[in-house]
Amino acid sequence: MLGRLNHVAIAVKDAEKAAKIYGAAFGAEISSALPLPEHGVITVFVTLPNTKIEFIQPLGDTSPIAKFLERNADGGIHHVCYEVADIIASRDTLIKEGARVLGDGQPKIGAHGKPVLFLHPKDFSGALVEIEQA
Ligand SMILES: CC[C@H](C(=O)O)C(=O)SCCNC(=O)CCNC(=O)[C@H](O)C(C)(C)COP(=O)(O)OP(=O)(O)OC[C@H]1O[C@@H](n2cnc3c(N)ncnc32)[C@H](O)[C@@H]1OP(=O)(O)O
Ligand SMILES: [Co+2]
Repeated sequence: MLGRLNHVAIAVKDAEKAAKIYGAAFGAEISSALPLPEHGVITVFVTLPNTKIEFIQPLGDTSPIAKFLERNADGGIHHVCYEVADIIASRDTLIKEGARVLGDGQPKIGAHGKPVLFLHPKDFSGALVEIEQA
């Protein structure tokens, strides 16, 4: 089921500022900021040869990352995102295996214009997992 590691997300207070540090320190390629109101975040991507770093900052009053940032004021690794060939089949298998799919279980369109779902961190060794349709 698991495909490529699509991205590793780091939650921060200011995504553009955090990405600029990578640009300056590593000469990394940085995307423009992309507000995703339906997800309650602004994203800025740093492109690596084999994956991406996704800096996410809260957007709006009900951002799902607000409490994470209260707990981790300087920021922190927030989730990993794996690509899957068929997100519905993957979801149904994961549920059968006892994993909790967050939200209403219906994929939403993520930052790459592809359907995504999230799996509860408590079911995956304390790490929040996102799956994205390849
Ligand atoms: C889709 C657009 C974009 C993309 O890639 O395309 C994105 O990735 S957007 C990313 C932002 N969206 C999400 O993260 C959606 C899924 N996340 C959630 O629904 C929440 O963040 C949730 C439910 C995982 C946690 O919400 P919250 O922190 O408000 O809940 P609790 O405080 O009750 O936490 C419960 C429990 O989980 C632990 N926790 C929370 N966040 C994380 C995390 N990122 N990694 C690991 N563990 C996490 C938290 O510490 C609590 O543990 P406990 O032992 O009970 O204290
Ligand atoms: Co993500």
